[in-house]
Amino acid sequence: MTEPFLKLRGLKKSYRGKPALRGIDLEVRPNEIFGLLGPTGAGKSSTIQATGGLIDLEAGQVQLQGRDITDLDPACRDLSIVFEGFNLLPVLNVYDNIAFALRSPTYREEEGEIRQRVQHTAELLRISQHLDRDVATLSGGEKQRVAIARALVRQPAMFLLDEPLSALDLKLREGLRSELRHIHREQSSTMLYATHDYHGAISIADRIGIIHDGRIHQSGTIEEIFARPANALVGELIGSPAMAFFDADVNGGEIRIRGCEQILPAEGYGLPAGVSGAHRLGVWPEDIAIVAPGNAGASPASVYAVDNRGYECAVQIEFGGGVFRKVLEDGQVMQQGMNCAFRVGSAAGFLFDMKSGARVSHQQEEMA
Ligand SMILES: Nc1ncnc2c1ncn2[C@@H]1O[C@H](COP(=O)(O)OP(=O)(O)OP(=O)(O)O)[C@@H](O)[C@H]1O
Repeated sequence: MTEPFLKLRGLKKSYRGKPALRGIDLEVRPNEIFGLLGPTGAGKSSTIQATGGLIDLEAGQVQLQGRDITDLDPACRDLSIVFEGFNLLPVLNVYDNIAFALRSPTYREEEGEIRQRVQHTAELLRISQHLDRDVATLSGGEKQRVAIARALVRQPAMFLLDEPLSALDLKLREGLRSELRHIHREQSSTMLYATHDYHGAISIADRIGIIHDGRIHQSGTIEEIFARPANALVGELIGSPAMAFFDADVNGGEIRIRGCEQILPAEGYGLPAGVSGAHRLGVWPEDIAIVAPGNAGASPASVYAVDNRGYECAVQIEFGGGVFRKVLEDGQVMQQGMNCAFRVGSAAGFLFDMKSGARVSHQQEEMA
């Protein structure tokens, strides 16, 4: 097992007595892009800032390449940070903004070397034609390229990116995301990439950490997380649409979904002996089939809303026990208000504890 490039252990931070980081544990491997995915207020920026040394921690340790850097000055950490708000210097033109990091007391380089590195980085980010422009005259997308160039030019040990693309429109975001991946491949750099954008995270990251309320709930490849979500919250935060949840009762080898006619065999759920009673059943929408009303073994439902996105169509399905969202299969057409039925794939889904949300199913294989 390779040693982690960045290791965060038990990071704790409160602002005015309110905990923002409650013990962040995270490992980023060498040369990977690690996506830190979580909703607003989850603690993404605080994690990035703690790693970069921009905030004081109450507890925990930051290790970079096996070295404890927790108390090291930010300028000595060999990390580059890209923020959402660009952080460009308005009085300098594009060239000098990019060169700025190389002229600091810590990284003072020869002007010839600076020119070569600025020009190479500008080419990588396709901003060579803007080098003599005032940054105030640039568009948002161009500004973000300059901000990324400024971080890249230093060739640090690692990049920390805090929502670097969220101020851009969809097309620019997609373009810059693939350029970041290209740069990452070319320079074999290690990146910690914080975002609230699920699609953005899975399209750029090699592995993902799900953060919520100051804790990392699960880390792994997106496939690993889908295959075994650690808890119900993870199911709520990933997927498109996210996991569908049902109130379910486990009894005598059967799982009964409240408000549904379908009964699922508990076999295949890997439940420890003695598990019974009320649980949350979480099912990825891809494992739920929408069928015609009256279909044998399916539960009656109706189409509450239709969201036609052109390339796909998502529907919100309402039934006696609640609602869930799902992208329709190719060729399937549904209208708002229509009656339908649905069937959960047998042995598809996960059972979660009602109170803690922890996954109680699929335990046996993990103990084996
Ligand atoms: N300087 C601060 N003063 C007071 N509270 C803060 C400060 N910085 C962050 N917080 C609070 O700490 C919690 C975590 O904030 P943080 O910015 O790390 O989350 P985030 O996941 O990056 O959110 P966002 O996606 O909205 O930027 C939030 O509740 C936030 O309001």
